Amino acid sequence: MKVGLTGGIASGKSTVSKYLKELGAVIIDADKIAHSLMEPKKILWKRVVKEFGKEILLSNGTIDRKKLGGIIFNDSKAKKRLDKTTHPIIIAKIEEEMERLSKENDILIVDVPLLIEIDMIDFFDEVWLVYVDKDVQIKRLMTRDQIDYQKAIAKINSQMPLIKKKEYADRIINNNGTEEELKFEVIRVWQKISDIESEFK
Ligand SMILES: CC(C)(COP(=O)(O)OP(=O)(O)OC[C@H]1O[C@@H](n2cnc3c(N)ncnc32)[C@H](O)[C@@H]1O)[C@@H](O)C(=O)NCCC(=O)NCCS
Ligand SMILES: Nc1ncnc2c1ncn2[C@@H]1O[C@H](COP(=O)(O)OP(=O)(O)OP(=O)(O)O)[C@@H](O)[C@H]1O
Repeated sequence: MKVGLTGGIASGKSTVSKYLKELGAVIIDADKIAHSLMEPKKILWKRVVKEFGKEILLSNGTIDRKKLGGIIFNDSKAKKRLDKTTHPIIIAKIEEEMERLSKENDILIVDVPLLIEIDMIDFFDEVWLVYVDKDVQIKRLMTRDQIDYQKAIAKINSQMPLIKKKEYADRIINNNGTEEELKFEVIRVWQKISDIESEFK
């Protein structure tokens, strides 16, 4: 079974992935794929530098993520340029990883923050949405990234509203509560799909 795990920024995808990993799940992390492809001289590094110029590089040649984030989260045209430059390659890499890992794993979890925005729904048997209310999302994002309200809102508003993502989800993991409650919810869902999977074996 291929599960697409998504949500909004700071909704709790990585925390859910952490709990799933503790339960033995195999996870593909789109953010990690994007990060590695954007290392110096890698394919996305070359494309992004070509698109945005060397001024988005730090002195050590790595991409200044803070600066690039500052550009795209405040300018939707720049975000479209970055997405056009990066998403086809990221999607191809995710597909490659899914192909490789689905051979030896009955259940595969793919954590894709922009799963719905980049139209990957049909890649999966189920789409799981990690949902939080907007005020909770803002608070957690501000705390985690140590940014102010304006910056947090800009990042959140650059994505499809979480409430709208609910329409596309097969399962909704509500993360408005404590991490403990989230952990129990993850265990419950994992148990459910493991039972489904073993029925079809
Ligand atoms: C904009 C960048 C430089 C910010 O880097 P930073 O280290 O601050 O954040 P990080 O990469 O860990 O992403 C954190 C979260 O930001 C959100 N986010 C990332 N990229 C985007 C984007 N293009 N549009 C909207 N939200 C995004 C996601 O919720 C992600 O989980 C970086 O996110 C990036 O290179 N994004 C382009 C690649 C991409 O689209 N990744 C998402 C793949 S689904
Ligand atoms: N139920 C919870 N209670 C309190 N804090 C939480 C809860 N769930 C997650 N957090 C915290 O909120 C922040 C965002 O969670 P996390 O990083 O898992 O979100 P994410 O969806 O992976 O974010 P991103 O889109 O940036 O990758 C983290 O600091 C995390 O520790």
